[in-house]
Amino acid sequence: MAGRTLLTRLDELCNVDVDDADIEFIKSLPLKPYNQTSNQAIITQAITSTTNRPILRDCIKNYGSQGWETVFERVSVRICANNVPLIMGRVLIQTSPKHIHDDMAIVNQCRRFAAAFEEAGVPRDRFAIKIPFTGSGAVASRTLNAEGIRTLATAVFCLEQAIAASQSGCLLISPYFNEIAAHFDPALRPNVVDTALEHPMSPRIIQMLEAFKTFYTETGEEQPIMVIASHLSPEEVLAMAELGCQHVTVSQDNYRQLIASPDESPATTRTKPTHPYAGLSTPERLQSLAQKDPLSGTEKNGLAASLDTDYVAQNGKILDAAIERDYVATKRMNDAMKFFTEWEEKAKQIIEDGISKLSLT
Ligand SMILES: O=C(CO)[C@@H](O)[C@H](O)[C@H](O)[C@H](O)COP(=O)(O)O
Repeated sequence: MAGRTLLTRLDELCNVDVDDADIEFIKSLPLKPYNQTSNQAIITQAITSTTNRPILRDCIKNYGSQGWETVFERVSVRICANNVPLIMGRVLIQTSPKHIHDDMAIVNQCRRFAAAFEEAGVPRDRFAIKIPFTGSGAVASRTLNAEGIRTLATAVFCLEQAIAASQSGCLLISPYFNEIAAHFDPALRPNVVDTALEHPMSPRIIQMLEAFKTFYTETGEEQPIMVIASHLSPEEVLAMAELGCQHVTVSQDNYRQLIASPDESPATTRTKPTHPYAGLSTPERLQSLAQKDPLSGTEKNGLAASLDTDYVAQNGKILDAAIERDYVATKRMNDAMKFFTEWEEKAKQIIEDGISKLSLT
């Protein structure tokens, strides 16, 4: 069929989210994304765009006296609130990497985000908050989801984090398919031909999906919806559908490549799942991945996670210990938090410069 692109194909297989907050980019897309995800890097880039300059100026004027963090929170909410009419589901913003080991600081920041969304006229079913998933992140998520502020478990690298996301009632979950460092260092990019079968993160994704399927079947309770992030190519994005994910979040760069690539494969024989787990079954050719963990070194059996352990217990200590035992999860979490801290520092500088200029006028 003329005009079919890889994005057309992806849209037939998965709910497609946008991992960007740039309103002009979202408006330019040939489809209406489902959710809009973001993080400190995405928001800081958005606040420096010409379109959002008036929002930044306004927030500095109204909240500058309360310090840069209040301005950053308010500006993030305003930028995402403007995207609500352009998407079908929820806009998402992320809590500060500073708070990852302080559950009450996470809860308080989320409550401030929720109040700001309410003021901006965004109802609770049109936003969610992304929480880096440490033990404290899981404890905070349990409190927040119980009070109706829905959360997404982000920076997820191991099965124990996924089990804890289910146990704390998260609405969504974002495992990173690649580590952040791989975006900057080509040597860290997996060199595979068959992404779904050979990528070293695929087994962990299959194990997370199967855990959610088991929980859903046994309890009938909704499980966190997979919104995998951090892909290095359109092929990786498309592989999420084969792994069995109902959603995927796609960066600007991957959207551009999906749109520019004609779909030359035979027509799709599947449709997107109407429920994330009810009809889920791992394709036969991927079933062996449930028993493998190429990311785990000799120091840890990567298949040691237990569906019966309460990882949120002891104020999140059980989950933190599981992450610490897993070299890959620990390194990737640390790298991700360093990356978000650097972007948050950039935002702080921009906002503090704006506050100083305003006090001079
Ligand atoms: O976790 C989510 C979506 O929920 C993403 O926003 C996630 O933070 C990003 O995809 C990763 O940090 C990677 O960012 P990038 O290097 O692909 O821009």
